[in-house]
Amino acid sequence: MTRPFLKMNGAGNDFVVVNALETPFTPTAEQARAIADRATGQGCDQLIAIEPSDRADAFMRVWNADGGVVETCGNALRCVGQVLMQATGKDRVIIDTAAGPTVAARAADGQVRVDMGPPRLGWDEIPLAEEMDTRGIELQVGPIDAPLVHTPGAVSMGNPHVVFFTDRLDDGFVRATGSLIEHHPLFPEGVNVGFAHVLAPDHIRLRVWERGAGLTRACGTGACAALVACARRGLTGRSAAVDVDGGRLFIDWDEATGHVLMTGPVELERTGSLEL
Ligand SMILES: N[C@@H](CCC[C@H](N)C(=O)O)C(=O)O
Repeated sequence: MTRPFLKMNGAGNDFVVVNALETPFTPTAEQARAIADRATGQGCDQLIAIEPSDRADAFMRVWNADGGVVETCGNALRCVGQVLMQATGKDRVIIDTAAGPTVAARAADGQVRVDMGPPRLGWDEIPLAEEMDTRGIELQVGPIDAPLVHTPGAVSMGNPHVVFFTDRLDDGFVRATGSLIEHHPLFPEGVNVGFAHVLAPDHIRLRVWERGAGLTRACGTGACAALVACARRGLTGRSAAVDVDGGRLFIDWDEATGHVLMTGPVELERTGSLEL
């Protein structure tokens, strides 16, 4: 069977997006992995299906590159928002996910803003395997008496994140530490691992080792988690530009609503079709 797809990216985090509003799209984990494979498939960080929903404009399903189904994806929400707004002519659409409904709206300069809802900050909401203060959890990497990074913040944006505050952002360190922490027993559902270097109270440089996808050029939920983790530690205010490898995201943790708003670019790279 052949399925048309859109190849899109949000700040360099790239997706194969399949419209499943009319015809169901139910790849196995193996098929999802094959599609995501950069050597032999279309190649992407996440595979995305746009499905019908009773309570929203659509439901967005997310497969990581390793074939696992996960709760949500911030950058893909902007891409799907753009697709739905273009198709319907609306300026604002509701996209349901396994993490709950989100609202995507048009923003300045062709960008898209997504209301990611409130961060979940309880230890059991991340989830962690044991009770800890999520502003700085008991975790360190490196020698016990001279850790390279330690006491990261933990935040759920519907998916689990841990954020180290560090200026060590080189490829080798991010890959080695990210892959080590992704499956640490403290995180029963695995974790996305962020490395945040605070450049100013309104400016963060971020790299993210994603659960199930490895080092990506951007992680939208990771950028939201980084701002929340930094703000909770007094390292930034509640708004910041977050520079990722593939561009810049603007994150606001709105004081009145407690919701996290993410604004950033969306790009359609090409169209194609999948053989399933
Ligand atoms: N790229 C994403 C997050 C995708 C899912 C993540 N790897 C997970 O397993 O939770 C984003 O932009 O948020």
